[in-house]
Amino acid sequence: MPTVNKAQIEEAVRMILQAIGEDPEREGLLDTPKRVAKMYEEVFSGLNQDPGEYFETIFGEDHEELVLVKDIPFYSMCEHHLVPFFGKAHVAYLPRNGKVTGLSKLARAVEAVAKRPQLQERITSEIANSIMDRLQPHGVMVVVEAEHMCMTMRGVKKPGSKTVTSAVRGIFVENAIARSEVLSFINN
Ligand SMILES: Nc1nc2c(ncn2[C@@H]2O[C@H](COP(=O)(O)OP(=O)(O)OP(=O)(O)O)[C@@H](O)[C@H]2O)c(=O)[nH]1
Ligand SMILES: [Zn+2]
Repeated sequence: MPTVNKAQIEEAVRMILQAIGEDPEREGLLDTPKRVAKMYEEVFSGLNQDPGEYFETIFGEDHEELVLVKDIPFYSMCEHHLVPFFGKAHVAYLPRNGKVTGLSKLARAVEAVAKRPQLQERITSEIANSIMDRLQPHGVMVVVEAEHMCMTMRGVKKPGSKTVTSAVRGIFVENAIARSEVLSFINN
């Protein structure tokens, strides 16, 4: 199912090109509105995806200990400036009642929430909430580290600066030892 109205994006991009004083009819720019529309369809494809749907794949595995998928690369679009921010997500959970999901599904959930106009904080909490809702684990911990192009190529211009956000749910909230175990694996 298409997530975006490509004809409308093409029209808008033509207008932006005109507004910056460019000629949308010059050869190099002729196909640009179409390319941008296709790109937006791709980078915003998460808008019609529910990250929780991936957690329908459940293995009744008797493992109630840590599962951590770390260094999941992602690209997203800052909702304030519509420029990229990108980095890595680390997703950990402690399964309960045999509700162990496929490892790739954790990465798919990251993709689904990243491919939207986003805030880093919201990416972090949406991943944690969808795992809590669907798998009802003992706890979830999500850590996201990212570089925001809106802080590096423009504005305050601080290339190399990184933003780290975390979302902590369930047992990880009260249990500092469980939290630090996850952090030590992430930083290893
Ligand atoms: N909390 C949060 N802020 C973000 C994120 N991405 C971008 N921002 C910030 O959003 C803010 C928008 O601030 P505004 O003052 O409305 O916009 P601006 O004039 O373009 O701000 P500057 O970037 O400071 O030039 C900036 O401080 C950005 O750094 C994010 O994922 N989370
Ligand atoms: Zn921004």
